[in-house]
Amino acid sequence: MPDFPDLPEATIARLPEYLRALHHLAEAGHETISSEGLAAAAGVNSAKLRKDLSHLGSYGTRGVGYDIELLIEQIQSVLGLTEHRAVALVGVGNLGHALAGYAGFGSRGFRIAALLDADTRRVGEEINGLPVRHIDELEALVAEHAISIAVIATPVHAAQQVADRLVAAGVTSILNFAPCVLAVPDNVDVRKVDLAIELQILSFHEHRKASSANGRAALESVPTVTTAKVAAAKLPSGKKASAPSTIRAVITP
Ligand SMILES: NC(=O)c1ccc[n+]([C@@H]2O[C@H](COP(=O)([O-])OP(=O)(O)OC[C@H]3O[C@@H](n4cnc5c(N)ncnc54)[C@H](O)[C@@H]3O)[C@@H](O)[C@H]2O)c1
Repeated sequence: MPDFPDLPEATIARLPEYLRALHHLAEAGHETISSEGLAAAAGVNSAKLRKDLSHLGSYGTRGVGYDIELLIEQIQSVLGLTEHRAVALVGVGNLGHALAGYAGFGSRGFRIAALLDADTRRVGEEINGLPVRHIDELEALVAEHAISIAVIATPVHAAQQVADRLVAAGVTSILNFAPCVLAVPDNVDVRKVDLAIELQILSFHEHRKASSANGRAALESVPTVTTAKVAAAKLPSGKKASAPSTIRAVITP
């Protein structure tokens, strides 16, 4: 494998899905997996999966498939998950509490090393054994734990100012839960999580399903004309039946 493969963004986004599926397969006692099996477990198409893994120099063995442990190591290495990364969480309100209390980060390569909040009433509260510290300690904690990734779960009005402080302290990756766009220097990566946007996308799909169902219902209200009837409906002069009947006949299974 090249030292650091130049991967398309879409491939990077799918690697964690493959990793999760591979961990499940390993836990279930599997040692190898075909590309079709892994694609199905990760919920992607197998040609796409083979292409993605070929960027890592992983082609599997014909008739055997991919060695699961080896592939886990390769993906973890590319994603930089071979060491537990220290993460700071800023804003320990409703959402921050839930994130801080989530036990699943550890097994996925992350350790929450600092919990920070501006509200002095929250300072000192322990979540999973880690005390909430005042935001004024941000710079010291980032340096102490070599934190390069931070999560922002503050209200929108505080998010940019928190991001600026994080960046000045040396943080270079931010996961932003506040529903706003952050301005950051080019060397800083920001990913945004907005459940409302995800719901709006699902709303679009619901809207589309409803309108195609309405479309079908409207077509079904047109008197049924089968292909045979269309053929029979040819006018004696040889002219074809009217367009609506023809269309209906085409879509009738
Ligand atoms: N991405 C999503 O899907 C999603 C879902 C729910 C909420 N949110 C967003 O997440 C954020 C948090 O939501 P919540 O319901 O937990 O709010 P919350 O009010 O319960 O918590 C916000 C916390 O941030 C702290 N805070 C405020 N200013 C700060 C600052 N300058 N520095 C450090 N801490 C500061 C507050 O003291 C509070 O504890 C909001 O922006 C909300 O819109 C996003």
